Amino acid sequence: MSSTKGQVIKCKAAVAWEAGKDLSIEDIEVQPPRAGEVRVQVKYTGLCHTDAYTLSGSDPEGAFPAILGHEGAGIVESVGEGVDHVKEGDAVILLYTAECRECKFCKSGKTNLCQAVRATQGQGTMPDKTKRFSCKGKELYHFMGCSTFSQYTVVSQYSLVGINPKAPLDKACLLGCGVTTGFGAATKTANVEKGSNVAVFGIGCVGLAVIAGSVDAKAGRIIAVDTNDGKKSWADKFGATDFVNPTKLPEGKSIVDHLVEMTDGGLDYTFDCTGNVHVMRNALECCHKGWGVSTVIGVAAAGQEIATRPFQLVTGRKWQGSAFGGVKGRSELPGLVERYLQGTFKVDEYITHSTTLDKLNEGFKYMKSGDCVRCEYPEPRCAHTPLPMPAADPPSLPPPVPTRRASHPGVADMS
Ligand SMILES: NC(=O)C1=CN([C@@H]2O[C@H](COP(=O)(O)OP(=O)(O)OC[C@H]3O[C@@H](n4cnc5c(N)ncnc54)[C@H](OP(=O)(O)O)[C@@H]3O)[C@@H](O)[C@H]2O)C=CC1
Ligand SMILES: N[C@@H](CCC(=O)N[C@@H](CSC=O)C(=O)NCC(=O)O)C(=O)O
Ligand SMILES: [Zn+2]
Ligand SMILES: [Zn+2]
Repeated sequence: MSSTKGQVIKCKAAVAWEAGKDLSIEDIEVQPPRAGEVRVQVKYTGLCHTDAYTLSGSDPEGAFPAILGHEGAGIVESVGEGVDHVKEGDAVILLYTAECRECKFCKSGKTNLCQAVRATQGQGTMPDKTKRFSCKGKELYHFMGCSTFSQYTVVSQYSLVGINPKAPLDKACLLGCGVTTGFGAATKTANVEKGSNVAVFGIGCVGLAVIAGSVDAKAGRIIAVDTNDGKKSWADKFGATDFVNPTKLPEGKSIVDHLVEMTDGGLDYTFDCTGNVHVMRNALECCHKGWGVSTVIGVAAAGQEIATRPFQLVTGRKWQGSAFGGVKGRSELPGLVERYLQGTFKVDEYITHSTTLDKLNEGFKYMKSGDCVRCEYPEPRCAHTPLPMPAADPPSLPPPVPTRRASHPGVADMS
């Protein structure tokens, strides 16, 4: 039994007190897990564009004050009553797309969008509608069922998956969102076929993972589209065959016309990885008449809407979306971890920057300013920031855990 089991744990967390403001490093209290819940010591977290989106105030589900972060890996500290698929000491990845295996959605065989905890997750609470975090006497909202910007978090038993303990958690955490999302969008949601032509709009972590998935599916041509020429070398490294900067086309030529010309009538598969609704439209309209499929992955701000002429759909193009790459976390992530350990699935390659918990705000600044793409090693995932943090300080005062630092750039060390 862990020395902290059943006790309130005091630890450090990056608190988002209000939208549009920097995160604040605070001492917080984390309640023990209740029935069906698990308390996890977060070892590493990535910083995803979606965290910045919610922090900006654009997320209709954004609730403050909150602990953001949803791309984390750690070790189970304790489990609540009735939890039987993970135990204390297990290595886990947190899942913002839960998998209960019992709800209508899980049983449908048609979607990964488990609804067991989704409603309360969107309200920033645990499934019983209460919260487990507090700071300075105020309760803090949970985020995406994960809240990884804390040294300890509490999640539903459906919102985490045990993985091979041999997997380095500083890499495995990326499977909690960006890498899995892009890879799954290509290989599962779109089911890219051998020899098909693919265009990927937005070459960040998600877009690179779409390229990786398309390579895995043995696509023919993989065209990377990004407004930043610095992303070309990244696209090349991941297996893109072409790079197009839509801001540098001959005058009067649209990106849609250009891509349609390049591919003798249009793409078989396209992906939006920007969150820009105009890009989403272009991604649909450059699809091949009769069969092209465009997959929306990017998250657009509240109030934004997509538009096209219905004729685009009437003439056989399909528009669809993908959440977490269509991947069922508990069933499928362990397999991706094994592939990573066997060397047939890229993860390390996405990681370029690191930071510490107390400098987490810098990661957000990289994302917004684009500073990272001007670095010597352009950064596709500026915000994947390993954050070395001070050790947790449980009330029973066990010996302090030494502070440690991520051994490589790109993921936040939370321990
Ligand atoms: N559906 C899902 O399950 C998930 C969705 N997401 C969403 O996916 C999107 C991508 O995430 P992530 O990879 O982390 O984001 P990044 O910001 O790292 O990548 C987006 C890329 O798109 C580029 N870009 C911006 N505008 C354009 C444009 N008009 N045309 C082409 N490229 C453009 C950016 O360039 P520059 O560097 O110059 O800004 C950047 O390289 C986000 O909206 C995120 O919220 C993320 C995870 C899961
Ligand atoms: N709260 C947001 C939802 C934004 C969104 O679409 N989230 C993605 C994951 S983004 C990860 O980085 C997703 O999986 N959505 C499915 C879901 O069930 O939330 C909003 O309302 O805009
Ligand atoms: Zn994410
Ligand atoms: Zn379910």
